[in-house]
Formats: sequence, structure tokens, C-alpha cells
Amino acid sequence: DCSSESDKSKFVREKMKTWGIYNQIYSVTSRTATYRFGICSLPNNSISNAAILQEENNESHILGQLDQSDLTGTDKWMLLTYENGTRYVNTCGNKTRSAAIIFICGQKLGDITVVEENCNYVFEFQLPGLCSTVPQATKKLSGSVIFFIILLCLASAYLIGGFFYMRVKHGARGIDQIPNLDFWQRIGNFIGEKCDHCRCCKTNVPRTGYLFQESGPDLHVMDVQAIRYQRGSLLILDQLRLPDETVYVPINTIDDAWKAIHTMAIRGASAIAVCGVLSVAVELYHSRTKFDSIPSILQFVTDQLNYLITARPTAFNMTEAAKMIIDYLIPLSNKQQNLTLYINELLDFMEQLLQRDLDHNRSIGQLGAEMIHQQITTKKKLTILTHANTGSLATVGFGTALGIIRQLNTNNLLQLVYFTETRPCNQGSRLTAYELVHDRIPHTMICDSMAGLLMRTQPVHAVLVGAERITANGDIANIIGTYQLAILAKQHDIPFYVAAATTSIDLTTRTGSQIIIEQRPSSEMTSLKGMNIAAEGVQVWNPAFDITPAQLISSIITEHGVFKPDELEEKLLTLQRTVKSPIS
Ligand SMILES: CSC[C@@H](O)[C@@H](O)C(=O)COP(=O)(O)O
Repeated sequence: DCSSESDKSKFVREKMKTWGIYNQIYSVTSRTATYRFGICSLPNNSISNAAILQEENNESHILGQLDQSDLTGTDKWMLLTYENGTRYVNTCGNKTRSAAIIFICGQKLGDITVVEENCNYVFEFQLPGLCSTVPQATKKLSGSVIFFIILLCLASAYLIGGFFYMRVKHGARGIDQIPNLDFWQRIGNFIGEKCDHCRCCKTNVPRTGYLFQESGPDLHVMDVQAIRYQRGSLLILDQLRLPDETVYVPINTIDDAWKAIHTMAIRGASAIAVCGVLSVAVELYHSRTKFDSIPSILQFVTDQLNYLITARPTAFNMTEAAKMIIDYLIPLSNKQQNLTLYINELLDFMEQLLQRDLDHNRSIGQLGAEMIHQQITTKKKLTILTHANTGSLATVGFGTALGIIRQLNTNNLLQLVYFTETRPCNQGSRLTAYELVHDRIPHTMICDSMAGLLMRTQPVHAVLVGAERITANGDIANIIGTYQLAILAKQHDIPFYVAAATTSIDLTTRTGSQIIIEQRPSSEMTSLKGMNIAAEGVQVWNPAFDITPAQLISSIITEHGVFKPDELEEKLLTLQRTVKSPIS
């Protein structure tokens, strides 16, 4: 029996009796020895008073005496020690052997681990009775906890299910994967009054961001955006960093815009025009108090718009937008004498360009998809070849030629779109690829030099490109490589379509030969991402655009209809006579 009669030892002894280990004998074998011990009892009645016996190499040692025990603990832990065992000889300081049994919470009753067996002996003894003392059955959940758990499960199911639905069905990425994002933003009022993609905006705020879905066309917030604007602030997606990084950079001044257009951080005829005009709007808005007269504003706006045209002169859209704004301003200068109202009206007018471009592209998409579907008689879905980037990144949204491809895909008429990588600046492999992957449109990329073989060996139902400028006779200037595609299309009897808004049509220039072709730096050809890919000192020629003559073009698809190149001038003049508003 354990001899101590302290209160603690009595308490522990009673507990041990309850759990059925009191007076029991146990054994454990380590790598070097076997230990037999009794819990407050003798493991071997023939060796009197020996509470723990160690058997090692045919020798037996007593590790502690029964009448030299101590028993202590609480209901979470217990400790049984024995002392005054066999004395060590010439080791461990010649002291007597002693041992401790630590009782710990564990599910296997009587499972013993030898923790220490060098001079001192320590054992761990698993005891389920030392684990939680609260019986499971008494842990009842309250009604509100159950309700909360159900709510949590439903919310998780909604979030996880919604997340996958948005991702898989709609191709959503980033924050757009949150189900009903629009709704939560609106009820949570998470976006303030000057918000750019919510429906909570006050209705008297001009529709300056093209993401205002309620009143504008249903351009989805997930569409790639080249331009983000609200009054006083303009951001562009830096296309030089695509597809590696999606970074929006602020355009605070007209100079910022000129540089962004010139370096092609923003490119595409429509996007250039909108970015240029909105940079004037932003600078005008921030410096509005500095103007002291209406003629000074008129002068400022005219000069700046003309300056912006020089950033990339081949594209006509910037010239057209500049002319339209100046044509609007001159009569307004006579009509409106209040400086603040004059500036506000001007800003409203410039901001309408966003919506106009989007409307144009939507119409081009629909008219183009219809026309191609009617003209190309095949039972199969269509395979289209396109060049450069003419999508959301080249415009305010949706795109011109790529807009038609989007529409064909939506109408389930598209089998595949081939697109060229578009050397030297890779607008195809960097930008068109980015949009096609984003929109999950079936696609295959080719090098520019593969177009001939492709048309000869694979079914290609149409070639579809955009335009930087269309002259009165129906010639077009477009990104370099367009001309050779038109010749190849002719050779292989494939229709060659051009998609462009009427804002790209320049009736003041008669033929393509009069168009000034922008020359780009040679580094665009000799290096890639700052790495040399051509021999040092090589001489290069790098025209950004080429001219495709009207006779190689099957049709030109505009927002007002599909025209043959030779009927374009007459149709446009008729339209200009009938359309009243300069923004149409
Ligand atoms: C609005 S898309 C029409 C053109 O801008 C497009 O085809 C094009 O040529 C773009 O050229 P880029 O040199 O990338 O500005």
C-alpha cells in the first residue's frame, strides 16, 4: 500500500480505485530492460517491499520501495514516486535508485512509455479518467447556436457554389467571382457616390464610366477595360505590361496621355481617341478655376486636341474626335456665357465619347455577325482569321473586328478564331490572346508568316480586321501585315472584311496613298522585353501600318451598316446629312 496519509494522497488513491488501477501490477519493456511495477502494491511477493523491479542482462534491481512512495495529483494529473531502491555502484553518484510514474490523459488505459531510464526512472502511464471530466452527453447545443451553424452552412454553400458558378459559367476572375457582387455592393453601399461600377450612383451624374450597366448597354463588369474614367480621374490599363501584369496607371495631364499613346501603353484607334479627349477633360476639370474667359478655354482645348493628334497620326479617330469637339464648342461659345456652365457642358460632351464608342462597337458586332452568317453559306460553324488587337483593349469596350468575333461566339456560330501574333509589338499574342482567353473564345494563335499555309490547308471562312483610317475610295490603313493578309485572302477566295466605326472614315483623304504612315522605333523589332533579338547594329524599317486597297476588301462593316468600299463615301455623306447630333 502507498504509505502516505496526506489528504492529496487519499484523494488520488480513491480516484485510482474508481478507475480500477489501484493495487494492479503492470509491466513495460524498453530497448534495454523490462520493468514490472505495482500501483501501490508489490509486483513480486517474494521480494518484499520492492515496488518496481528492473530486469536487465540477467540482473535485477529494485527501483523503489513500497513504503518509500509518494502519491499526489489532481483530477487532471497524478504522480506516484518510489525511492530508496538498489544503490548504484561506481555510477550515478552511488545513490539509491528511484522512479516516478506520471499519470496522464490518454485513451489506452495502462499504456506505459519509458521516458527516462538513466540514473532516474520516469514512466508515463495513460489514463482515460484524466481526460475531460465533462461527460459528452451533457454538452447540449442551444437553439441559437444550431441556428447560427445552419446559417453558416447556407452562407458557405452560397459563397462556394456562387464562386464556382461565376468562375466556370461566366469566366469570372478576382473579386468578380463573388456571387451577386453588384447587389452586395449596392445594399452595402460599399461604393460611394462617385462610384464607377454600381447602380447606386445618382441619376443626375453623367454616364461617364462605361460600366454603368443600368442605363447603358449590358457590358458586363467582367469585360476587359482599357479605360476607366470618372469626372476628374482617368486610368488606363498599361498595355505594355500585358499580359504579365494588369496595372492601371493614372493619366493626370494631357502630356501623360500623349506619352501613353505614343509609347502604346494605350493603343487602338478608338481607345487612343477616347483617352486623348478624356485627358483634356481631366486637365480642364482640375484647372477650371484658372480660366478667365470662354475664348481662352476654346483656345486651350483646340490646341491640346491638335497636339494629341500628333502622338500617333495615322489613326483617324483622334482627328475626328478633335474636329467634333471643336465644331461643338464654337457655337457653344456664343450661346453659353457662364464659364462654369460652359465647362460643365463641354465635359458632358467629351464624356459622351465613352458611351458612343461602346454603342458603335455593339452595333458593328451585331451587324457584322448577321452579315457574315448570311453571306457565308456553310453548314459548319465559322472559322475566322483575325490580325492585331481590335477588341476591348483597342476601344472603350467590346471591340470592332474582335467584337464581331465575340458576337459570333455568343450566337454559337463560331468554331474557331485564328489570330496572328502580330509582330513587331505582338498585339496578337499579348492582347488578343489575353481577351480570347479571358472570354473563353475558342482560338489558335499563328505566327504572321503562317497565314498563307493556313489559308491553303485549313478551312478559313473569312478574314476579319479593323482599320486605323478609311479613305474616301475605301482603301484602309491598318496595322502592318493587314495588306498581305488581304492578298492571301484574295488568292484563296476568302472574303476579307474590315470592321470599323464611321469615326475611322476620313472623307477628306481620297486614297490610301495619301495617308501618312507612322514609323516606329527600330527597338520594337530588335528587342523583346528589353532583350536583344537581332544582331547588334542591324538596320531596320519599322512602319506601324500598311495600306490595303479597296479592291481587296469584300465589305466594310460600320455601326450604320455593311457597305462595299466603293459605296462608302456616298453612304456616309447621306448619313451625315440625316444624323443631327454630332454624337451618334
Ligand atoms: C479599333 S481597332 C482598329 C485598329 O486600331 C487596330 O486594327 C490596329 O491596327 C491597332 O494598331 P496599334 O498599333 O496596336 O494601335
